[in-house]
Amino acid sequence: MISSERMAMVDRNAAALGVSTEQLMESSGNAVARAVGERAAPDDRVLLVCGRGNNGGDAMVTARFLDEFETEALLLGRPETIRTDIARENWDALVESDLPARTITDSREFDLDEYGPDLVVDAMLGTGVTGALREPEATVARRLNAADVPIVSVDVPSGVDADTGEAAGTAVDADAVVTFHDDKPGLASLDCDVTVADIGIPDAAETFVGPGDLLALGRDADSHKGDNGEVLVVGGGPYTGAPALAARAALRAGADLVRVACPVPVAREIQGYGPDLIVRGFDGDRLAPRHVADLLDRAADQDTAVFGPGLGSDDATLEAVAEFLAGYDGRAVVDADALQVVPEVDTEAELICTPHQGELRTMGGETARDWRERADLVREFAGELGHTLLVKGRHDVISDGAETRVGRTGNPGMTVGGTGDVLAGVTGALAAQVDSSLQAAALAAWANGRAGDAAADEFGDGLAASDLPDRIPQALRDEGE
Ligand SMILES: NC(=O)C1=CN([C@@H]2O[C@H](COP(=O)(O)OP(=O)(O)OC[C@H]3O[C@@H](n4cnc5c(N)ncnc54)[C@H](O)[C@@H]3O)[C@@H](O)[C@H]2O)[C@@H](O)CC1
Ligand SMILES: [K+]
Repeated sequence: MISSERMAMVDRNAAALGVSTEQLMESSGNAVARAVGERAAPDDRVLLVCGRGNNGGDAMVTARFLDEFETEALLLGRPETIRTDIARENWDALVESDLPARTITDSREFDLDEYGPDLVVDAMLGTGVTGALREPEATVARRLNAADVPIVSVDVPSGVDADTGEAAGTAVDADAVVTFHDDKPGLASLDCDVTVADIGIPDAAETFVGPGDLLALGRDADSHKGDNGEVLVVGGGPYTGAPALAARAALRAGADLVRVACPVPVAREIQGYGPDLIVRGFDGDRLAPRHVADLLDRAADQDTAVFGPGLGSDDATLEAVAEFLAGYDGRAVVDADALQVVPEVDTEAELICTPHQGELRTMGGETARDWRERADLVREFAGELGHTLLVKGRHDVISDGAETRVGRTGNPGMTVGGTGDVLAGVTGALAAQVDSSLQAAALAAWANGRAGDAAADEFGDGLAASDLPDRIPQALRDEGE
C-alpha cells in the first residue's frame, strides 16, 4: 500500500535516478491498454475520457496502444489548458498521428450515445483530485454511471480519494481499476476489480532517500505541528562546541526558534558565537538529576528536544537523561552518550536515536558490513526498542521497525568530529516540521550527507563539521532533474 503523498515522492525519486515521469506515463498507459485488451472484443468501441492532468495523460498514451479497437480519446477542456508538459505532448502526439481525438469544454456537449462505447476508460482525475468533482467532470461522471457500459478507471476512479476511498461528491463508479506501482489504501473499500500494474519504478526510488522526500517539507500546511518548529538542544559539559553545532544546524534546517540548555560555563562560551541562539545555562559543569524538572518544563513548550551533543557520560548525567526521558512525552532526538540509557528507559516519548555503529552495539543492537543486512538488523532492533533509529555509516540506515530507508549521501571526510552533532540538530529541526519521525530522520541523514558533499567539494578530506550547517539550506532544496 502506498499513500498519494509517498507516491509523489517515489515518482520524483525515480526521476532523480533517471527514470522520468514521461517513461512512467508510457508504462502506465501501456498497462491500461493491456487491461482494456483483456476486457474488450475485437472491433469494440472504446472511449477514453481524459482530464487535463497526468491521469488524462496516461489514457492519451493508452490510445496509441489500442488501434485494433475503434478507439476515441475525448479531452475535457481545451488542449491549451492541459496542466503538464508530458500530458500535452501525449495529446499533441495523438492529434499529429491523426488518431481519433476530440475535445469538449462544456458538459452539455457530452452525449454518450453519440460515441456508443462498449467500454469506457475513465482518466479524468487521479491522485491530483481535491474536493468534489467540478464541471464538466461531475456531469460526465454521472452520465457514465447512468449508462450500462463497463468502466475501467485509470489509477483511481475519478473523484475518489486514493488514500481514503471516499468521494466529496459524485465519483465514477468503476468496474475495474488499473492502479500503478502499488495498491492504494482507498481502493479496498470500493466494489471493483483492482489490478496493480508494475510501471518500472526501481526499488531504489523507495529505499534510498532522494529529492522526492523533500515533498514532506511544507507540502500540506495542515500536517504541520507548529509553523516551523521550536527546538530545545540539551548538551554541553565536557564539550562546548557540540551543542552550538547542533543548534546552528537546527536553525539552518528551518527551525524558527532554537534554545540551548547547557552548563553555565558552556553557555557563556556559546553566547560568544553570536546572537542567533537563545542560550540558558544551568548551574554546575555537567547535567545532573537536579536540573531535570526545569528541563521538562522548558521542553514542554517545544516541538522537539535534542539530547546528547557534548553531554559526556558521567553517571549523574546519564541518570538525568534517563529521568528526563521517563518524564517526557514529546518527540526527542537522542545522540551520543545519552543513547545508552534508551534501551532501559520506560518513556512515552517518541524518540529518534542517531547512533553510529559502535553506539548501536552499546545499545544492544547488531550491525553488519553489508548495508542490506544491516538494514534488516536495524529494522528488527528499532521494532524491539519501539523508537526510530538512524544508524550512521557509509549507508545511513533509518527505520522505525516497519519502514526502512537508506541514505547514501556523504563522504569519508565526514568522519571528522562534530558532523554527528550537526546531524542531531538537523534531525531535531526536521522532526519539528514533518509529521513522521521516520521521514524526518531520513531527510536529515540525506541533507546532512549532501551538506558534507558540498563541503568536500571545497575542502576535500579537510572539511570541518562547522562547514556543514551553512550548507544545509541548499542541501534541503531540490535542484531539479
Ligand atoms: N505519480 C506517479 O508516479 C505517476 C502518476 N501518473 C498519473 O498521474 C496521476 C496524477 O496526475 P496529476 O497530479 O496531474 O493529477 P490529476 O490528473 O489527478 O488531476 C489533474 C488536475 O485536475 C484538477 N482538479 C483537482 N481536483 C479537481 C476536481 N475536484 N474537479 C475537477 N478538477 C480537479 C487539478 O488542477 C489537478 O491538478 C496519477 O493518478 C496517475 O494516473 C502516471 O502518469 C505515471 C506515474
Ligand atoms: K481516473
